[in-house]
Amino acid sequence: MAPATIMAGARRLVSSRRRTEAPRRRPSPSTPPKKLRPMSEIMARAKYAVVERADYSDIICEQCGSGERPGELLLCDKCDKGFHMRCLRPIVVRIPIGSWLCPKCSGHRRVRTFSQKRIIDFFKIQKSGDGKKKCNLSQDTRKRRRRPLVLLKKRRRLLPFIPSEDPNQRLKQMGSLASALTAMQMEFSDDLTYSSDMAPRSANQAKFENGGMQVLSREDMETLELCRSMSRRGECPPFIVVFDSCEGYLYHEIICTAAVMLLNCLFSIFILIMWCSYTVEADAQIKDMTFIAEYTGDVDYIKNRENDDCDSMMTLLLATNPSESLVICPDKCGNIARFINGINNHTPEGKKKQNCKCVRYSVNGECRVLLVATRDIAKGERLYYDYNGYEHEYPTHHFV
Ligand SMILES: C[S@@+](CC[C@H](N)C(=O)[O-])C[C@H]1O[C@@H](n2cnc3c(N)ncnc32)[C@H](O)[C@@H]1O
Repeated sequence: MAPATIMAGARRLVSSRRRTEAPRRRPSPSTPPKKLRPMSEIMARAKYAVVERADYSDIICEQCGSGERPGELLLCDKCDKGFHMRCLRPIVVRIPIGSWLCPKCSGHRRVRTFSQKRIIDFFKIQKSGDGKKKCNLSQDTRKRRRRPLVLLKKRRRLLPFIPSEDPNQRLKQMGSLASALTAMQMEFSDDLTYSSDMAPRSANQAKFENGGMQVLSREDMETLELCRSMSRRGECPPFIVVFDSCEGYLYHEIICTAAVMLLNCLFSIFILIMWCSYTVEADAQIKDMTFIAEYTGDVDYIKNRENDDCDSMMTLLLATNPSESLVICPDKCGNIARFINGINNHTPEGKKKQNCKCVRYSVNGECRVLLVATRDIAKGERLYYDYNGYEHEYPTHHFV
C-alpha cells in the first residue's frame, strides 16, 4: 500500500488568535488603547454590524445548553450565539479562519429529493447497453476465486465494486449522493478537475513526489477503468450517503439530562433537521480490497489554500519543492469520497472503526487518490478511514 494521504486542511496552523473564543474578562481600564480605526472604515469593511457585548460570561452552547469549556465555544459572527465546536454537525475541528456563521445564520442545508430523470441528468449517465463489460466483471471475479489462495495472497489486487442489481436501489444510492452534493452546492465530478485560476494539469506529475510515488499496476488500472465506466453507465458503487444521526456527543447529553429530557428531545429533532452531517454507508456487502471511490475535486497548489477553511481538502502531491505540492479541493465539485468520515485516531474504539484507506498512486504519470476497503464491510456499516494516514496532523480528538 502507498503511504496514506492526509486531509491537507490539517497542514494549516490553527491560529493562536482564538477570534471566536468567548472572552472571559474585559481588558482593564489601564490597558493602553490600541490604534483606533474610524467607525466609517470599520462599517464599510464589516459584513455584519459588530456589536460590543458587555459580558460574554453568560454565553452557552445553543445545542447542548452548557457554558462549560468556553475555550471551545465558537461565536456566530452574525447572531453572536455560542456553539461548542464538537456540538456542531459536522464537528468543527479547528477555529475557522475569517468570519463564521452558525447553521441557522448560514441557511441550513436543504435536502432535496431527485426524480429518476433528474438523477440521470445530474450524473450525466450514459445509455446502458455495454453488457459485455458487466459480464467480464463477473467472469473475472470467478476466475480470481478459482486461483490458489497463495497466489491471491502474494499480490493483493484491487477488486471492482459490484453495483446493486436492483435499479431502484441504485437510484436510491445515486439520489442520496445527488441530494448531499446539491445541499453542499456542489456539482458531481468523478474526475480531478483543473481550472485556469488554480494548478494546471501539467502540475500534477507523480515524478515530483518527494521520495517517489508507487505506480498502479496495469491490472489495477483496468479495474479502476472498469469501475469508472460502470459509474458512467449509472451502475454506481453500492454506497449510500446518509445523515449522521444522533450518534455522539449530543445524544449522550440528551440521555444524561433526564430532567430536561423532553425539551432536549424536541430541541434535538429541530437541531437534526437543521444541522445534519453526512456520512457514507455500505448498501451491500463489500469485500476487502474493493475499490470504493476516487477522491475528486479541483486540483490546486497547497500554497494557495493555506488560509482555506474547506475541511475536506486532500493531499494529492507532496513535492520535493513544497511550492509544487498539490491538494484536491472538493468544494465546488466532487463525488461520494468527500462524504466519508474519519476515525478518531486517539481512541482504540475509533481505530477499530476503520474499514477503508486512502492511497495515492501514479496512474499514467499523474497522482491519483483512491479509497480502498481494508477489510470486509457489512451492509449497513459506515465507512471510516484515518485522515491522519500520512502526516499525523489532522485533529480528530472530537470525532465520534
Ligand atoms: C470529508 S468531510 C466528511 C463529511 C462530513 N461529515 C460532512 O457532512 O460534510 C470532513 C469533516 O466531517 C466531519 N467529520 C468527519 N469524521 C467525523 C467523525 N468521525 N465525527 C464527527 N465529525 C466528523 C468533520 O467536521 C470533518 O472536518
